Amino acid sequence: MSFSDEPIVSIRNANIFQDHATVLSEITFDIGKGEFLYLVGRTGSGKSSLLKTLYGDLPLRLGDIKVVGYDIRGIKSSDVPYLRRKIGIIFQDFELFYDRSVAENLYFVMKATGWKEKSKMKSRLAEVLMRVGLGSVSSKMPHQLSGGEQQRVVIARALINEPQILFADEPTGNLDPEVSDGIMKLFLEINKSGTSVVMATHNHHLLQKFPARVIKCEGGKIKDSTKENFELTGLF
Ligand SMILES: Nc1ncnc2c1ncn2[C@@H]1O[C@H](COP(=O)(O)OP(=O)(O)OP(=O)(O)O)[C@@H](O)[C@H]1O
Repeated sequence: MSFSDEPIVSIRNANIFQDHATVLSEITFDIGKGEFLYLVGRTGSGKSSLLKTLYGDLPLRLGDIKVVGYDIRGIKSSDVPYLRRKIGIIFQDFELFYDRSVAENLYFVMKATGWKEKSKMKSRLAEVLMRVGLGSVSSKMPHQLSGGEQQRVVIARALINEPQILFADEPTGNLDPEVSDGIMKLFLEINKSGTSVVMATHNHHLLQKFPARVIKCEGGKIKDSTKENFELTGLF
């Protein structure tokens, strides 16, 4: 696959903090348009902190990060919603509203991101549910769906505004292997159509079955599988 010259994420000498502790220091790498990337490393190595910094949930104090054209260092809190409209975020624990139907969950995000016309919202709802392989679930409550189906709803929600990049933090963490494979294939399909995907995972099996670029967080630094001296052993 060829990527355009302009990266969708560029990270230069960035330090990632939690409170006053440095979690990752002096990290530098790019993510190309349409690229698929795994983020791996042991528990506490900084994967979530890095993702949170990329989507504007943790402040960046040192170094430079650009995500879909936004400078993350010093980004105004009033600009964060605009950044979030260009990206999609997916967590392990589904974070759906369990007292609202699937449609209401998705409409909630549409309204919050400026959608107004009922007919357009309705057709977008059908479109994204179809996209994630869910047909007639819009009137169901989340608890009426399996874990894999709920995760598909979350992915549909992340796709509503046609994001340029998806950040997924352990999206298969709570799912059994077969269902995980299905979710992974969905991410690959979405990626094939041009959306970049960054997936933090502990799932070694996925890396072996669906190989892609790997960024490993270790000892406060990152290692990149596209660079030299990268070992695929001891990743987790
Ligand atoms: N909200 C927080 N406040 C303070 N420190 C935190 C917070 N969240 C995480 N940390 C610390 O930051 C470091 C990196 O944690 P992080 O959650 O980024 O790791 P991770 O690689 O995503 O781990 P896991 O695989 O368990 O999700 C750890 O030392 C952790 O204890």
